[in-house]
Amino acid sequence: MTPILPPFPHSRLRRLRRTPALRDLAQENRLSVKDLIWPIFITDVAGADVEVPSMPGVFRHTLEGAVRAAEGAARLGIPAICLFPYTDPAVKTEGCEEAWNPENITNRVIRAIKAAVPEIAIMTDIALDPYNANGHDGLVRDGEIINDETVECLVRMAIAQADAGADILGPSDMMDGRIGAMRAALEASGHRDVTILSYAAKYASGFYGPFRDAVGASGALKGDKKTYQMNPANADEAIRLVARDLAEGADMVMVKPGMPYLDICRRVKDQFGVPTYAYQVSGEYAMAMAAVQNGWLDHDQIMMESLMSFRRAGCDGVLTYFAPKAAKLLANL
Ligand SMILES: NCc1[nH]cc(CCC(=O)O)c1CC(=O)O
Repeated sequence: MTPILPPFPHSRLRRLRRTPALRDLAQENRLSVKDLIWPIFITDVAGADVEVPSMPGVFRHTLEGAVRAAEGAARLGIPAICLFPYTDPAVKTEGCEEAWNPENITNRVIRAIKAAVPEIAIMTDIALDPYNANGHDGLVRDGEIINDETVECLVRMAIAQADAGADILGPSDMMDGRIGAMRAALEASGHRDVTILSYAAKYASGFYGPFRDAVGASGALKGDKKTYQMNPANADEAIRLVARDLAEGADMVMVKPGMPYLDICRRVKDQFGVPTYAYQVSGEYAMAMAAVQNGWLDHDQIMMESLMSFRRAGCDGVLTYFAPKAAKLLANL
């Protein structure tokens, strides 16, 4: 695009910024409540809903609390909720068997929300870390995260979640070949319409710390995730990963974290034109809230500005812990 710009004073770019009405007319991107996916933490460990210390305003919900959260989200018009389990350390094993237990907390919450709030889409997380004694997303043998056997576990997990009624499966593990394996298993088990939102370009990021506290994986994790998550220095590799996951049967793709990777969002959207999402992760939320609590930044303004940045970068939507607060603001509640 080549802008046609007559010389000053014929061109005065401030004309279109003069009044709110003119600014509205000239606005290029919009944020709607329909662009939001709300990640929530669930647990059957504690009795009451407890706040995550590094994420002010974010709670670990009991099953009943999760149903109430889903009802609230649906009332606000939020189209989807995404479940992340905090599991009792006692059920974590090296083999991660709890991950595909039909009665695990995720699968019970899926069924409870489906019964109470059928209109909200339920997204899940597919990775072994909440169930793994060593905190990794995959099975560990001799200090290595083993790919192919992990994929078999992930497929079991995916089918258990689809059986429970999940609408959107979110593989966040970064193993090779998992999307194709899941898609084949979903087709074979009659789950033809279950969608996959692949965490296609997921970076080995320092911004996940508060999340690992929230799901109780920090204490367990030995080492880092650099042999499966991406090097933050890479961008072409993100394009290869997105191409690969789409070719294997992903319906939608995600870039994660969000704000430090807006360049990747833009490239993915331009190159593939598929439904593209960003995850504004726990560390981004914690960082914003810490500054707000210090009185250094304005909560509502930075929340809306950061969410708009994803739309401007080409994202169709964003997973954000701000979802209910942003939804209320968008509805002027
Ligand atoms: N499967 C792990 C997973 N799924 C979502 C997040 C991070 C989300 C966030 O930080 O908000 C992580 C953390 C990690 O990879 O260690």
